[in-house]
Amino acid sequence: MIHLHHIRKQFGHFTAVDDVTLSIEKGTVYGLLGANGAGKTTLIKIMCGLLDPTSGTGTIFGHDLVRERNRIKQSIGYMSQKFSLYQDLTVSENIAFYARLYGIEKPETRARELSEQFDVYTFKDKVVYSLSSGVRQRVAFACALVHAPKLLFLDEPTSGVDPLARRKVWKWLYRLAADGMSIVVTTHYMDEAEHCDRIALMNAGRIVAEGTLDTLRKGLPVQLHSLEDIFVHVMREDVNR
Ligand SMILES: Nc1ncnc2c1ncn2[C@@H]1O[C@H](COP(=O)(O)OP(=O)(O)OP(=O)(O)O)[C@@H](O)[C@H]1O
Repeated sequence: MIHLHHIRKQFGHFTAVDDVTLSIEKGTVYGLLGANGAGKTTLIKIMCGLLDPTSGTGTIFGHDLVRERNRIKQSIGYMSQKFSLYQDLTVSENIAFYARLYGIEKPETRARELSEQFDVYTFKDKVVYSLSSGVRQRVAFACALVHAPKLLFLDEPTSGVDPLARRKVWKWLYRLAADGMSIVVTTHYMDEAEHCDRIALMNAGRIVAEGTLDTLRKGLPVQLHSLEDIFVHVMREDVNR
């Protein structure tokens, strides 16, 4: 479904994504894990067609990452770290706005459906800036899913929300995945990444380890159980290379 070959992104002389080659299969919940500045957001933005790679090639659903980005955009949803909501619009207006952008026939009906699905219907007439970050996050979720994408990119969907809200988000993600959606998610939380089908560990723009939690464990010369220990080990090895 996603195939990236030697993707590189430079900002001036700085390399934010460095020679990333990666394949993600359909139906996977795929975690990108890395420290601040590792290049996760840049990589997601390249996959979403929001940034051009400096070099390298890639396809999503068989479409070229750069030349066919408009075709790709119809099949993907993206929730950025900043949630990209219109602060002065209500919950319903935000969702309906995104529905119109995607040419959905009955935007208000779709807004109602999604606000019920993501437990924000009671806030439907509230302007977004008056809401808690947990509710805003759920509205952003609804907006990203307004056109029923086959592939969803989430950039730190749970940062700044409480543990209960985090758990709820992951419940939804599993449900969406069970219904056939593929999901690429960045997170800082090890416990969340542990629940992904596959995980890529990123450092300084590169993928330094990739696989299921089990294959990551087996790939190490030492016996480590938790993803946190694996992460620390892999990062140390990479720094000392
Ligand atoms: N437009 C830009 N111009 C210059 N440098 C940039 C730009 N966007 C990102 N960078 C740099 O590229 C590096 C990778 O940034 P990126 O946001 O992809 O990392 P990240 O892994 O998502 O980090 P975080 O977890 O903090 O969001 C950082 O050093 C960042 O400062």
